[in-house]
Amino acid sequence: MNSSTPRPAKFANPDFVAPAVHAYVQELGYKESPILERLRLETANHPRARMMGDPSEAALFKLLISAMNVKRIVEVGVFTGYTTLAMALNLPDSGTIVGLDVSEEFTSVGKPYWIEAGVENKIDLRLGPALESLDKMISDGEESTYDFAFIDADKVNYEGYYERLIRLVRQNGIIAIDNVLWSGRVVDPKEQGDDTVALRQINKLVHGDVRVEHVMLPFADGVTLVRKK
Ligand SMILES: C[S@@+](CC[C@H](N)C(=O)[O-])C[C@H]1O[C@@H](n2cnc3c(N)ncnc32)[C@H](O)[C@@H]1O
Repeated sequence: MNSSTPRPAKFANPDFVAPAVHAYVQELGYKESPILERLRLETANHPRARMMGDPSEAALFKLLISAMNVKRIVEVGVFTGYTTLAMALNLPDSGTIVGLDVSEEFTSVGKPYWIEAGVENKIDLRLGPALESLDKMISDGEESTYDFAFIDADKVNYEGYYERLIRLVRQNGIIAIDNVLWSGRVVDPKEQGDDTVALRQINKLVHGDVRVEHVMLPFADGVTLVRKK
């Protein structure tokens, strides 16, 4: 697809955005490089395709990474590595993204694209439960050494990820939290599933957290940006 061809509206329209507005944002809201587009299209055929992040949030992170001169990133939840690749593309050569996931199968989809883009040396993929990997990073003395973190794995552990990342991210670093609106289920009292309850809990925790400044963005599936004071 060349840059003048409208991008197909491939992302589920969240209930809180009018369909025409969603299509408009998909068309004009950001640019996607050809390699990211190819990885997205391959991921679209994956049985768990819905787990991939919205390209608009990947575009937001890319922009922040360049604007903030980010060098060290932690991503909790890699899947097929779309957001990983997007962020790695804007890291300087000396930059690192530690990607945490439990699945060799999911993450192996992205690896050929990381290699083709020449960013594989910047991506430090660690397979295993992310809580354990984050604890190891803390015990290895990495507190306050990361500039940017993205939480996008199992929702029931979001609070555990957040508390560990508050320690790992430096002052004025950013923690981005995905799916905070959960297709609007967070405001539906009938929705009492574990994931929904966990997301309501992290949203309240962040809102009351004096250690941070935050803003919840009602785009994609809801993304909260948290700045460590
Ligand atoms: C929503 S997907 C990540 C999507 C990715 N950030 C993107 O935007 O394309 C969630 C990922 O979290 C991983 N995951 C689930 N539980 C985990 C755990 N306890 N530790 C580490 N990764 C986990 C899954 O294997 C899955 O790949």
